[in-house]
Amino acid sequence: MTSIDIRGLTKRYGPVRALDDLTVTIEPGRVTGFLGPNGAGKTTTMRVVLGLDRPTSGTALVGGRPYATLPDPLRHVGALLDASAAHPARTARDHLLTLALTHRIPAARVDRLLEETGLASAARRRVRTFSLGMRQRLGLAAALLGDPPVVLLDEPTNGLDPEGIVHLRNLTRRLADEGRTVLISSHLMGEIARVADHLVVLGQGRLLADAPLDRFTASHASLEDAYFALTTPFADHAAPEGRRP
Ligand SMILES: Nc1ncnc2c1ncn2[C@@H]1O[C@H](COP(=O)(O)OP(=O)(O)OP(=O)(O)O)[C@@H](O)[C@H]1O
Repeated sequence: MTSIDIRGLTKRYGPVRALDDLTVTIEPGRVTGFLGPNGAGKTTTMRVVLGLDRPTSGTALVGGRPYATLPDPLRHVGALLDASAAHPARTARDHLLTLALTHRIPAARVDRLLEETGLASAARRRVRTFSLGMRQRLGLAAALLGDPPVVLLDEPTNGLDPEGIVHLRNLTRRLADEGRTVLISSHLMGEIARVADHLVVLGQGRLLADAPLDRFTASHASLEDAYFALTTPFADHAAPEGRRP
């Protein structure tokens, strides 16, 4: 069982404090919804966990280790961060095969994931011809390639059609039920209310909530209501540090 342990994480971009002493553990065996207004620091958190950004201070560990020290990273952490990460001139299948080769993952698994993500008939098309939703599906296939115990999905529903959204919902449930750690950021409250067991909410780089979904929504009519009650004071993503709540 692999958790993500974030301790005292601060990330500054010049004058912007994207993360401000964030401490939280993302536990295995459940879907954790990652919420917060635009600019709250969700993507930055995921980027630091993946070693794509260096923290100003603090640590982010996966299974007790920094991501950069993991021997076969795709087998430990799968991530869908940026739907345009695949090379546009490559076919979808070649993109996945290239990733698979680096980790000795058989081509049969590439084909299975193309099938599972609904891309089998587009597998030999170049990524530049893909719609946003198709790119998201490809990103999802890439994230799952190494059968990782930890999955990070940054706004994975963007561009997905209704069938894709249902597939993603069932997939995240299954991954969590298998004991994996699933962190999914989204602005779609209805979707998070359906898939998440637990919520982590950020506002201006700080932890606002870390609670089971049912406890978070307990005294509110809906997740959306509970979310607004908590985050409205933090929704001014352009506020200079001196004017922060
Ligand atoms: N490379 C960068 N250079 C400068 N500032 C950055 C950079 N990346 C992020 N930021 C800033 O850090 C803050 C947090 O951004 P981040 O993308 O992590 O937020 P987010 O919660 O993912 O937002 P969204 O919901 O809009 O995707 C924002 O103020 C953003 O402008």
